[in-house]
Amino acid sequence: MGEIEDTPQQQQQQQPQHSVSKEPPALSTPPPGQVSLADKTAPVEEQSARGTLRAAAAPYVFSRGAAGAAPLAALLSKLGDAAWDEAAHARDNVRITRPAHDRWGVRKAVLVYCDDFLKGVYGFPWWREERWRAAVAPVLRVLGVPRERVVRCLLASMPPGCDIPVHHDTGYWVKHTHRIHMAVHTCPGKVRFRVGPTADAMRDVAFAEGEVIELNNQAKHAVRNDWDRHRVHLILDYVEDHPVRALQLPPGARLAQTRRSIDLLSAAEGAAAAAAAQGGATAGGGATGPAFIVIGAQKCGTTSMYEYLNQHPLVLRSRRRETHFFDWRWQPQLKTEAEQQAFYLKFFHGETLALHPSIVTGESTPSYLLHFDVVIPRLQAVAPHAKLIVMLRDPVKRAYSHYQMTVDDSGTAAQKASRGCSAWAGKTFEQAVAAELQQLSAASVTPATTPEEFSCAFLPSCPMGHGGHSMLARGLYALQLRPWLAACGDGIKVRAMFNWRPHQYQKVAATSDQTPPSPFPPPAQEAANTRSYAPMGEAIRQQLTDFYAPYNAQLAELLGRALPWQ
Ligand SMILES: Nc1ncnc2c1ncn2[C@@H]1O[C@H](COP(=O)(O)OS(=O)(=O)O)[C@@H](OP(=O)(O)O)[C@H]1O
Repeated sequence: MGEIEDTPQQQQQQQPQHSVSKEPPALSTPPPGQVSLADKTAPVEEQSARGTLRAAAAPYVFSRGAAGAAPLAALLSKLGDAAWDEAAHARDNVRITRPAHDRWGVRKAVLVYCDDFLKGVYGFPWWREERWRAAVAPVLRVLGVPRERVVRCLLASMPPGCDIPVHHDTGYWVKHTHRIHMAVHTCPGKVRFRVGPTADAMRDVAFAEGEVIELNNQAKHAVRNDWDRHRVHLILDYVEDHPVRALQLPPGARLAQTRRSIDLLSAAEGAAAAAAAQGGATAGGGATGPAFIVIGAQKCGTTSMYEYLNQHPLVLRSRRRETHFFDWRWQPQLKTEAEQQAFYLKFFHGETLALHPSIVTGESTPSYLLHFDVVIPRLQAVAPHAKLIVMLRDPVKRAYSHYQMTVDDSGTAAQKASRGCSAWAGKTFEQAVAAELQQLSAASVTPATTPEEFSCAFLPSCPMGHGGHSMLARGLYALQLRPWLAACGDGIKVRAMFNWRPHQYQKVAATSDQTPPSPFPPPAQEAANTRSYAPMGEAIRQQLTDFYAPYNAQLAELLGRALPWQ
């Protein structure tokens, strides 16, 4: 039910804001009209603060016409308590959990429900029954909406004394749906439904029984039932032209739910059992494998990318951020791909993922990009469906950041070892650069070098197992990207890091079928894994800029676009 979609945390913070006045509240009657989805792109309060709220959006509730409550009232009366009985739903319909409903004692009878990201629209068995079809049909007629566009439909019975605090609905679905209420049993004046742009500016709205009312559920609203009977509303959401994947649930079907996802448990249970039998894996790199892998480049914001993606409600973090499975944790003693895969999938929460196929996972190992020669064939064999994400940054800045990481003396011995802290100890940046220029020259690495030559002449000298090497080589992006692009084509997404905003990360990930369908601005947007250090000297900056110039030109050609750092 839309009016109680907020998180428990939000609800705790919200205090009921009803006055104790004995005067009956002045009721405003919803004018005829309908809510434009253009007025639902963001919470109304936010639109108002930004000055983008259209005057026509007020008063946030409109009458779509009268359908009459009699058919639904008659059906509910016939069913009596069975309409709301959870056991009856579990047996004859489908039982669904709505944590806020349950906490407040709001009873519900669900006919259609979708997950928060509109990935699946579940038609409940009662939705297909003639008696329910007939009872809901007048409402759909008034709306002029076919059944196929309904993504949520339920009856909510609010007990006397129930108080739903001020909130607006949240989730991807909200901005893509029209929210309809029709009172079946109510008592204007005793049931107070308040709506407004902010908590302080809400007005009491009259919901007459049988009147089909559209609510902009991005506006603030609150309900209190001071009547001595249950208030019963039909609550329905429909899409205009958003594609929906309809799934018909059989009676007694069981759902696996998280706050933002819904999956069919019986199907998921089979996958979970298979995953458990294989030690957390599903054959063929299926649902429990990573949907995305950030493969590099080191020091290019890969940690931020991983963290932002993990904030998406449909992403579950891996057990370890940098698995390093495809470079130095590869298990040569395991002879089959299935065995390697089973080992790899232990880095992820396989059984949880199998139970919730809507949820995806991923990892971030920034050294994969560099070690393309060993990593590509392994990755293609074990995780062929993963979307690969490459972050790039001005290679001059990347090199300096890399150097600063290795000379940073903070952290545990193990952390220092994995950063490669001994690599350039005692050397200035200039000396470390000079040493690697010599190493590259000895390996005959030039702008004309091919990836194959690079992998034969240079990469074998790079120790896997720590990050303290290839300070300049890791910035030869085109050399590393070419084999990845040749092997993975569209499966790879390259993002240059330059003045990007964190929410753009989500757009990158959203290109995969498996990853979440919509950009989801991560709540925490600060950069991860940052370090403060003195600016680079001008002479070495110029030297490195000149060194990278021909390699950058190759990268721009490869990507078909100008580089943001040039
Ligand atoms: N959002 C955002 N905007 C700008 N810069 C950012 C952002 N997120 C991470 N960073 C910078 O990226 C550097 C860390 O990169 P990685 O996380 O890939 O490093 S690592 O390879 O995992 O060690 C590190 O660079 P330095 O601070 O120069 O070392 C971070 O500051």
